[in-house]
Amino acid sequence: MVERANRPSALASTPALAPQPQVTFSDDNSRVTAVLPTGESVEVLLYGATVISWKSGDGAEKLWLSEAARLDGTKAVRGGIPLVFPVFGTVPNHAQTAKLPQHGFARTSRWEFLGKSSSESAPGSAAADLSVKLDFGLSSANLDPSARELWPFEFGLIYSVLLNRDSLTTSLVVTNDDDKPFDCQVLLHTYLRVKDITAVEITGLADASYVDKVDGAKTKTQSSPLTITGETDRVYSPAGDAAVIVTESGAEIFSVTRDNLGNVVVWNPWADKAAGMADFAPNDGFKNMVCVEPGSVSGWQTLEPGDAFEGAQTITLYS
Ligand SMILES: O=P(O)(O)OC[C@H]1O[C@@H](O)[C@H](O)[C@@H](O)[C@@H]1O
Repeated sequence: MVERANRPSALASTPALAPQPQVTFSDDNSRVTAVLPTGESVEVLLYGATVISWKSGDGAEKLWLSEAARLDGTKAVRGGIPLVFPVFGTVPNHAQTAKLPQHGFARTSRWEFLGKSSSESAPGSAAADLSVKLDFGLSSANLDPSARELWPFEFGLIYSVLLNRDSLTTSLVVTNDDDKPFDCQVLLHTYLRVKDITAVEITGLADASYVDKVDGAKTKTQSSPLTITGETDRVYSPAGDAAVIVTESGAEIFSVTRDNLGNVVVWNPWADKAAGMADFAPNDGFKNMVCVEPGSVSGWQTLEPGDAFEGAQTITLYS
């Protein structure tokens, strides 16, 4: 019998494998966090499937979150990326959604975490190529009965949050699981963090028509890059799907691209409105944020039984 120890060992002659770079991940039943090996991270609250943090590899936060935001599930989160569904604002003359609270119930419902997938299993993947996708679900079956009463349709929502080294993509799929059609609107209410709102310019909306909600809902046309110098609340309907670029002090900081979402809302409450919101802190926090919100809100998506609607945004960072 040949002694095992005397055999040439295949293992001994194989060079040690370099450890595979890994995505770090945690799920504490109220929020899900994922960190790429290069340091980029995303944090999603199950309440509203609200993205509450997105950091670049150097640890810099890219989203604005109010210091007074409630994260305990008692109020929609002020900051991050709340999800607006099935109504944008309130639409009292639209019978199906008239009873719903402002911006609907998706942002105030507890979502289910469906799972994660990452590119780390691909053979030979380098740390720099890694990405992670987190999936969340909400359906009429797990909706709070009070919300169900206000909008009595069978539906399914899948929300996916994809973190790459230099971008964040969030996409929503709505399905009609009912035997009758329903109307809906969706919006990704993204609070982008800036250093100084007075140094911000937003391009990519040139010639777009918009409804100016702070000027009697008049319809206007954007003639030059948008600067924010006071309360701003506009619903843009750009003709094409050009990226919206946010620059600060002349440097591009964010590019926001849309997939199948025809509107962009730009919102900044400015001093007085911010002071009037109990969950907006600090009071001068409006200087450090601008909401650029891709959505489908100027009309209705009417979904027939079995139909689905999908829309997405990708926010890319400039290095
Ligand atoms: O205070 P809420 O419900 O989060 O809404 C914030 C803002 O959301 C924006 O999308 C709307 O255009 C604004 O009119 C609204 O004020």
